[in-house]
Amino acid sequence: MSTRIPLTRLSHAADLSLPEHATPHSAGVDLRAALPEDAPHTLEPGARTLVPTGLKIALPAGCEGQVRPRSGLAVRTGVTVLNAPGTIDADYRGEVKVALINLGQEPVTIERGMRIAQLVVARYESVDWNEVDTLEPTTRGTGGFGSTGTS
Ligand SMILES: O=c1ccn([C@H]2C[C@H](O)[C@@H](COP(=O)(O)OP(=O)(O)OP(=O)(O)O)O2)c(=O)[nH]1
Ligand SMILES: [Mg+2]
Repeated sequence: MSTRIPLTRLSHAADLSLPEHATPHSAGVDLRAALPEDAPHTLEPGARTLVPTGLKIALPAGCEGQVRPRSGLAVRTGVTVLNAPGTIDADYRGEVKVALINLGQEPVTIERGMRIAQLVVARYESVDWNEVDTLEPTTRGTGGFGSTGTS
């Protein structure tokens, strides 16, 4: 039960393996850095960068791609996705890129082929607005931001 998604690989990703589900029920597929072999990128603490994946995809209408951090990389190094979750629109035909930031205290080197993030494809609802005078009441009402207590 999977969705076939058209993909093209740019020349700088030609020898990189395609993103795959690491286990049968992994939600995401890992995205690899398509940086030049001889030009790894060192992220100093607090620095951010946009990393190419060398991939272009055509998601079906009604789907989006979510670019999410990898927990292992985040916990080990402090490198995470700056705009998490990044949004890949179904009508985007450019290269998928990953905005990374180093929230750790040590420099981290991003090398070609490194798995830097994961892409989750999800369905979304298109919306249009129905402006009304009053909204249907609910038990929660206007309570939020901790209104139900902390334990
Ligand atoms: O992590 C990301 C986020 C976005 N994109 C690409 C695909 C997406 O469809 C497009 C626009 O993203 P978004 O809407 O988040 O950016 P924006 O700043 O609102 O740009 P735009 O005005 O082009 O929508 O950029 C990526 O490759 N990686
Ligand atoms: Mg936008």
